[in-house]
Amino acid sequence: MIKSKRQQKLEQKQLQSRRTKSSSFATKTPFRDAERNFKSRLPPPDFSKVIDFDNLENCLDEIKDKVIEVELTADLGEECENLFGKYKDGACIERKKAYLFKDLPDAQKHVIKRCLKDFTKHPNISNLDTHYVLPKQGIWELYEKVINNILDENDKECFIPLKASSINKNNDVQYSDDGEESTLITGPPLESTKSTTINEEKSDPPPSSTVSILPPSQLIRKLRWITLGYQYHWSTKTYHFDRRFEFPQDINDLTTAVVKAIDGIGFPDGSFIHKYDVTKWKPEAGVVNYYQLKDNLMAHVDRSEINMDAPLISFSFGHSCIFLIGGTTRDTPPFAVYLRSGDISIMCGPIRGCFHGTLPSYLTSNNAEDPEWDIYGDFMSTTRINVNVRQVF
Ligand SMILES: O=C(O)CCC(=O)C(=O)O
Ligand SMILES: [Fe+2]
Repeated sequence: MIKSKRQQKLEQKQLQSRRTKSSSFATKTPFRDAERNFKSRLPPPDFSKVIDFDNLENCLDEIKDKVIEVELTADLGEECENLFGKYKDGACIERKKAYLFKDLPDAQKHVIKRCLKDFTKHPNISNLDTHYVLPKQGIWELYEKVINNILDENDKECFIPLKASSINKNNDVQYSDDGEESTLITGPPLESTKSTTINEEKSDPPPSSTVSILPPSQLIRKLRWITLGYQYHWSTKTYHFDRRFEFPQDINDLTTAVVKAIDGIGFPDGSFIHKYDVTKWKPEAGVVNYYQLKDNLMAHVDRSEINMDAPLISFSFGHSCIFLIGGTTRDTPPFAVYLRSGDISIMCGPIRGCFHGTLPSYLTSNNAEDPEWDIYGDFMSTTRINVNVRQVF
């Protein structure tokens, strides 16, 4: 049978489309399916199986059956009074379970302020540093001056120059400056990372020549992460062992209290008991993630640390998210959990090496009225902050 050119073209197109479909089927995993569900706009995501610690009694039985309530070994309020608040009658039970500084908004505000105002300053490195020459006072203080009308965005002081040089025209790094959602993808480290790359010189990523000059009020919304302690080299997924800044004492105290509180917790049948001697705990590196409403963090495992026995401790502030936590491959269907402001997630034991990621949850955060808090509250009304802390050695 002789086929017309048009027919041949159509058949080729159909074949191509079948090939694409089958190759995307090859990358289809239960983890990807879950990500797709929560990213979907039409049809809307199915939230029916999300574990909601604020509303556990109304969760499906199959969800409730997967959750074990554990008693913490220490009371966080007693361990770290300035951040978890003073011990109050009745509050003890709350803090001895998995629900932590929920009713202590001042403690949350303290950490949020630190993340926005202090940790965004040099020497800590942020995603913006790759592309912009950030001001000494830090991007947040400049933004505050604009919002408080101390500075006009046309003022010279508000001009944040680009780092891009003409040498680099064809060597763009991935950076979204189009106001759309951005995805930070972290994955397994390169092979034999631990032994070979400790002392290697690690070059900084080149600035992009396509990002635009932006006023502080827009640039602050592009802030995606900063690193604390040992700075992280994202492209090799290893630490800069020669670039280490002092780790903030308050975050150190917060995590130390958590490490103490979780020592000895585990499954009632004894099949897993978490043990980590608090005197060995050294918070050496941290990532502060700043998520705008549609941002997500794709499935990854954090395995850049030489010490994988120490827990990874992670705090959520502001907007809630869906946290997916699966197994050691993407083939394990993940659990989905709401993380709300004040929640602490801990990855320890067998979970430390598991795939996880975050997706927007479309739940709002609650912001108390407080004039001192205005600018922060406004920013946090579209933001989620995550502070995660690791021991490297
Ligand atoms: O945002 C979160 O809760 C998780 C962040 C995370 O997994 C990471 O930075 O490695
Ligand atoms: Fe992670």
